[in-house]
Amino acid sequence: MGSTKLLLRPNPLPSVIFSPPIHSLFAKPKFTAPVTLSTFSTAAISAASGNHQSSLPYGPSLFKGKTPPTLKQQQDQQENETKAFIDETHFTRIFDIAALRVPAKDCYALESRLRGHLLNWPRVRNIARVLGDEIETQFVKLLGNNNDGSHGGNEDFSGVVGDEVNSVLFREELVKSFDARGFVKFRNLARISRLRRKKRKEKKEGKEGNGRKGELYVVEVVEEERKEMSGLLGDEFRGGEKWRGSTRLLLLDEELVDKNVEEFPEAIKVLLEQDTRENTTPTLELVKCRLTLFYDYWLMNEILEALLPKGMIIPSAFETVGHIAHLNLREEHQPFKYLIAKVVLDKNKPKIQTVVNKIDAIHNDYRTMQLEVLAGNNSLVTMLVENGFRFNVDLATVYWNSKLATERQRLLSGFNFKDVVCDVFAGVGPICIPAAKIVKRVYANDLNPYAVDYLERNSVLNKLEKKIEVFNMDGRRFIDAMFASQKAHKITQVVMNLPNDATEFLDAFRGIYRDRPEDAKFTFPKIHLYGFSKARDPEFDFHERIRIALVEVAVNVEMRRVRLVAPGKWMLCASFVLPESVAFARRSPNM
Ligand SMILES: C[S@@+](CC[C@H](N)C(=O)[O-])C[C@H]1O[C@@H](n2cnc3c(N)ncnc32)[C@H](O)[C@@H]1O
Repeated sequence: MGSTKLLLRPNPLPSVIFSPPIHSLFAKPKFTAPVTLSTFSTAAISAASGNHQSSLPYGPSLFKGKTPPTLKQQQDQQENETKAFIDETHFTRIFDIAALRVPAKDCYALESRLRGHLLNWPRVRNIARVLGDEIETQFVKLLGNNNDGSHGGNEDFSGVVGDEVNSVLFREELVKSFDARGFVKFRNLARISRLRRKKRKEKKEGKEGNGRKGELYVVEVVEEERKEMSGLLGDEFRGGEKWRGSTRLLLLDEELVDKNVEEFPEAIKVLLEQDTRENTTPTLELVKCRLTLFYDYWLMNEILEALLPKGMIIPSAFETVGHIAHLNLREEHQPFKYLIAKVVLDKNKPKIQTVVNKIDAIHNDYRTMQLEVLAGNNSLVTMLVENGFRFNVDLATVYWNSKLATERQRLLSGFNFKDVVCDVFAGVGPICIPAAKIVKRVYANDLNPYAVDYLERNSVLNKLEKKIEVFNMDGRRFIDAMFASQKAHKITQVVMNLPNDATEFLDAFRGIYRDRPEDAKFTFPKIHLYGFSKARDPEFDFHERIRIALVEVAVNVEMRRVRLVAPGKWMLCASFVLPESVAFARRSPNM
């Protein structure tokens, strides 16, 4: 892992710059100077400083917004450092936005009224809460001013001096209305205000990450500016007291941040005018906010797009087997494999705990994959649920393919309670265990001793061990042994799921009943054989191979395409009843 030297920074090319100074709505903009990531080239910076941001589509993007100033310094220092992890702070983006502060009780009604003019960014609620927006009704009275403009000074309250409230008492009252998650009163203020031991330890070790683990974004009020509104609505506007009570912020369309109120959509202007007309103390207020999006906000593909070189295909899909994400990375991804895996892990926790990549095509007999662990814990032993059945698997030693779940369902739907099933290549039991729930009896076999071990465990795990008899032998010997025994006349279904080679095992059925007395009872089982074909007519090709293997001219075969496993390569399932002539055939001397 350590050999890969990578500068784990977001892709510098289409780079970051913040919008022009907010000159109209907000009197004293704090973030007027463009801030760029230090990794950006000079050319990229100058390109970005023009209309670059405006060319990006509406909504959040890692190529928009600005990075926190402190981060820029850190980046400068770390310019030539290489790291083997992703620095989450590099994905923090700050956006200046405008918001309308509204009474809490009206926020939902106003949200639907102004919906088209609100921020409407994915995963960001249009209604935001900030510290101090919740004020208890009784406290509003103490503040001496409420919605109807009346003064409600409370002489009994010792902190009130006339209409004013002592600032210490104000803070105390305020703090009581918050807790870490919501806005209920603190039960035990002292306990909550103390740093948790784990947090304290992290702080001591200086590894707070972006300091907001698990948080997608935060909204803060930066500045309140009412002059602009007076320009629009007359000098008398908001000359009086500020409205008191619980409030919420309605985040406005990002396009409105640098606009004069006069340029605002009619719907907002009408609302503001109406508010001024109807209330002595206006209840709506325009404020400037800072919306900070953290690493946890961005989706997997957004992070990867920013990290990987421009034009590279973003690996967005992976298979899951229990807690394991299984990537199939292309050659071009190899230098970035740890990065990609880390992002996959981060973005799919806690369900995914391990990220692996297939090193090589499957070559061995047991059909196990050579996997390398790229991120997370090293355990390849996992538990998964398929169609209501539980399976323990160890991807290091046994075969498993979740993509076949639907096919297995289809196959099982053809079985009934009278059936006796032989699963020649059973693996850890994804076919034979659910089959055991439906049919009379199951004989399950696999050559791989580890698979057989898990098969037995899984039978017990699903409480079906009494209906399954497990064998550990070569498939051909297993077929021989089954049909030579007394079990033979009861077997109605045979499953052969070893697509690469199963056809070559068909000769094992030739002459299985040749030594039986003529008056014996015979059942000719239905065989479900899986195979691959790259031919232009895969059905014809597979049919021909079956015919050759059985040495039989005409076989009535139901053929199905299961899935395309690679471009031009089909997995097929052929189902046919074992022909009588094959079962009674004389065996060739070399068998
Ligand atoms: C493609 S996997 C299918 C397993 C299972 N049916 C499933 O759907 O997950 C094929 C299985 O056949 C087993 N196998 C390979 N060669 C075999 C042989 N000669 N005799 C018996 N089993 C064999 C492998 O160990 C593997 O578990």
